[in-house]
Amino acid sequence: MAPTTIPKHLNFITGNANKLAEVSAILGDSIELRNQNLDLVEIQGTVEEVTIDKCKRAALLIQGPVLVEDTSLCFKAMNDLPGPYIKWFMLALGPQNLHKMLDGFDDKSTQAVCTFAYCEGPGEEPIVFQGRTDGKLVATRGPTVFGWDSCFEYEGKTYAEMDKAEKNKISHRGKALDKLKDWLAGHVAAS
Ligand SMILES: O=c1nc[nH]c2c1ncn2[C@H]1C[C@H](O)[C@@H](COP(=O)(O)OP(=O)(O)OP(=O)(O)O)O1
Ligand SMILES: [Mg+2]
Repeated sequence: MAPTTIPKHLNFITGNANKLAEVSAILGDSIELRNQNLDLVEIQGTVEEVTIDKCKRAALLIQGPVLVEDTSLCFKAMNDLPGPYIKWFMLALGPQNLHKMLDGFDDKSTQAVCTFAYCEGPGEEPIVFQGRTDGKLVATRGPTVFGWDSCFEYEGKTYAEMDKAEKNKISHRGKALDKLKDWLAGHVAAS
């Protein structure tokens, strides 16, 4: 069920400073953004299951409204793995070696998926906002500042080769936040 009260601010629970910077830039002054860094257990499952579970855990810990986000990188040749487990592959391989995961495959098609979940508090059902961007996995090009940005190519450029505004316009995160912004706008108007 949709929440009945309008969120005056969003409490974005993340330990990832790069995510926070992008979310802050994309939301701009549409709503006040706050941040808390909680070490949340991430279960196994689909990206939606992982994000919803993360959201419920965060709401329980905070005892209030929370926004969380989980990012997946899905290789078509691997039937969408690593998906939500990309973090562990990134940690193990680094941006220099990530592309080697698809060395044995001709199809380098890769989808970046960003899934936000907002929940009003403990016991409330999270609402999900998802964005997907299609690209391909390539050998690292550009600065290795943020995760697999240098390994994900979209229309000839890796995310790392784009400036921030350019990435945010077409990114999985930008698309997911467009839906969140629409929801916030509709929500305010309807109240
Ligand atoms: O736009 C992105 N461009 C490049 N890399 C990215 C992006 N977005 C997330 N990433 C990386 C971070 C982590 O290695 C994995 C997602 O894992 P994920 O659990 O969602 O992130 P996290 O644990 O760093 O932060 P959080 O505290 O919000 O869970 O992909
Ligand atoms: Mg995480």
